[in-house]
This record gives sequence, C-alpha cells and structure tokens, in this order.
Amino acid sequence: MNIKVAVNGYGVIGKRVADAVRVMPDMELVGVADVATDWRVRTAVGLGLDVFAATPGAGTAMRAAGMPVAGTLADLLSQVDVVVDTTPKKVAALNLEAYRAAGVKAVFQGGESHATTGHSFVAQANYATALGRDATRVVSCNTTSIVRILGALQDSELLARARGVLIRRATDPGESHQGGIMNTLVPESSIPSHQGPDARTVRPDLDVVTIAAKAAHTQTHTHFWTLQLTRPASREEVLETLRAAPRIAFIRMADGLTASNTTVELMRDLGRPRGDMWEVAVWEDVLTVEGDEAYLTYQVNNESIVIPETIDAIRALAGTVTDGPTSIATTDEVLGMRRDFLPDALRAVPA
Ligand SMILES: NC(=O)c1ccc[n+]([C@@H]2O[C@H](COP(=O)([O-])OP(=O)(O)OC[C@H]3O[C@@H](n4cnc5c(N)ncnc54)[C@H](O)[C@@H]3O)[C@@H](O)[C@H]2O)c1
Repeated sequence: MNIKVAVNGYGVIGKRVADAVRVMPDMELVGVADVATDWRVRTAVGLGLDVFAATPGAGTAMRAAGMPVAGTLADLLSQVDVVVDTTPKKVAALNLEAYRAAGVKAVFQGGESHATTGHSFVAQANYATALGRDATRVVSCNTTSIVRILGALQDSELLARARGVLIRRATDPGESHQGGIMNTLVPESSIPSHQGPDARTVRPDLDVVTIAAKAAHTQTHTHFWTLQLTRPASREEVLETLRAAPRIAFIRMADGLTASNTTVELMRDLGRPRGDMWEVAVWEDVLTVEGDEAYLTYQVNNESIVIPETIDAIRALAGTVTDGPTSIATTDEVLGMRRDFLPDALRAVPA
C-alpha cells in the first residue's frame, strides 16, 4: 500500500519533493497543484504529472493559457493521504484548515512558524514524535543543518554550547533576476538570528546562538561554529561523531574544494539532479579542536537539504514506518546520499 502524496506549490522545494516522492518505493505522487502558468508548471506537465489548479482563479488562467488542468485542489486532496505544502511563506498556513477538512495529513516547510502545526521536524532528532500526527513542519534549510550537526554532537554528550555565524546566500539561483543584493553583505538586524531559536523547536535543550548575514551570491549557505565541548576531546573523536550521524558528508580543502562554488560544481559532476546536495558538507580538514573547544565550517545547499527530511516526514505522518532510522536509511539509499563525496581512492594524497 503506497502512500499517496500531493505537492501543493511546484517551486524550488516543491519540484524537488515531487521528484523524490516519485522515486520512493513506498510512495505515489498523485499530482501537483500551483497557481502559476509559466515554464515552471509547464515543466511538470512535460514530465507527465497531473497538474491541479490550487485556486479557482488559477484554474481559469491555466485553461486560458492552454494548459491541461487535472482538477481543483479539492479534487487532488480527495485522492491522497498526505499533502506536502511548498507554497511561499505565509500562504501555506492558510491552507491548513482545507487539509484538515479533507482529512489529509500535511507536511509544511520552514517558512511557516512552529505554531502553525505545533510540531517541527528533523528526522534524526524527532521522527517518533511525528508519528500519526495530522501535520508537521520540516524546519528551514539552515535549521535542519544545525539540528543534524549539533544534535549529533549532543547525542554523543560532547556538546555543551554552540555559537555560530551563518553567511547566507542572497536569493535562490532561479530567482536572482528578480532581486537579491549585490556587492555587499547585509547583517541581520537582531541577535540571535532566528535559526538558533528555531533549532530549539526540535531540540529544546540545545544551547545555541546564531548570528547571520546575507552575502551577494546564490551559492548556498556557509556556517562557522565555535563549539564548547563538555570535556577535552580529540579532533578524531569529533570527526567520528559526525561520521556516525546521518546526512553529514565530508569535503576537503586538500581536494581543491576550497569555496562554496567548487562544491556546487562537484555536485553537478557527481550527476546529482539539479546539482542538489542533500547532505551537510563539513570541511574535514578545516575542523579544529583545541582542548574542550571545536571550530567547525560547513556548507548547506538550501534548495535541497530539506528534501530527505520531507520524505521522512511523509512516512512519519502516514505512520507506515514507525522507526526513524529505517525511514532515513530507505530515503538515503534511494536518493543516493553519501558519507563522503570523494571516496578514499579519489582523494588528494596529503602533502
Ligand atoms: N528556497 C529555499 O532555499 C528553501 C529552503 C528551505 C525551505 N524553504 C521553504 O519552502 C517553502 C517554499 O519555498 P520555495 O523557495 O520552494 O518557494 P517558491 O517561490 O520557489 O515556490 C512556491 C510555489 O508555490 C506557488 N504558489 C504561490 N501561491 C500559491 C497558492 N496559493 N497555492 C498553490 N501554489 C502557490 C508558486 O507559483 C511557486 O511555484 C517556504 O516555506 C520556504 O521558506 C525554502
């Protein structure tokens, strides 16, 4: 019995969720809904997906633009077990009542507040508490990375507190003609930035403070962390802890991966769909540990890191897989996630 899934909002996140659902052995993508009529939604039609009109006005516009329309959002909801809402920030929360009325479970994204669903999700941290719920929110890209990395260190009883600086991309690559800053760096106006408090919606006991700024590029986010450990530890111990956790992979300056654009290019060369990187990419040879302090740098592909979490959230709400690690393992294997982007044999020999 496959989980029948709808995606509402076929944008940056929605199209990736739709693709991931289509390759999962236990899921079926029934259709996608949107309000747009341009190339983005036409691509879905070209892929053979059933496209539904998310609003009455959208149905009229889609038909006028000559697009095949499979039905209304209500028609789509009547055929599915779970809807993934990937509409823009603040639009999604307005849909919650319609999902409840249709008896369909709903996965929201990080643009919505924790209060919208009362539950925020990162698979490795709290899969079990999402089981059978009617809705959850997959936290944002940065928050997902924070929970993965700091959560792994906290589970190993190594982390006392974390202070991080986040350099964010200005806008998504496909939207940089519409906006985005240029030739500057824009600090967020308040400290902590929202990501640290947001991580505590998933792991309330994390002692974390984040400071963030937007930089004038579209090449993913980069985080810089100072970690107070619970005791002196070796660099190898910190690395082993991260190696043992899911959805963290390593990159190395020694391999020429010296900047965020090089990692983006590597993902393309590895044949990743759209160049996606679902893992947090930790710079292994930058990690430094001195006594009971660790210093960590990693890269987050904002467009794709939440995709595996969303797939796990679908299973958790549907209740078909009750064990988080089993769901994570299935998702990661089907997507082709890695623990190392360059296997040992392909790494640069240390000088
Ligand atoms: N872009 C990222 O890097 C990123 C990363 C993590 C989480 N998120 C979160 O994911 C969610 C979606 O963001 P996105 O970047 O994919 O947005 P997007 O703008 O790329 O896509 C949104 C899609 O929803 C459609 N839409 C607009 N109004 C609609 C409506 N009423 N009904 C149905 N469809 C509608 C738009 O036409 C568009 O196709 C947000 O909560 C965002 O915060 C985004």
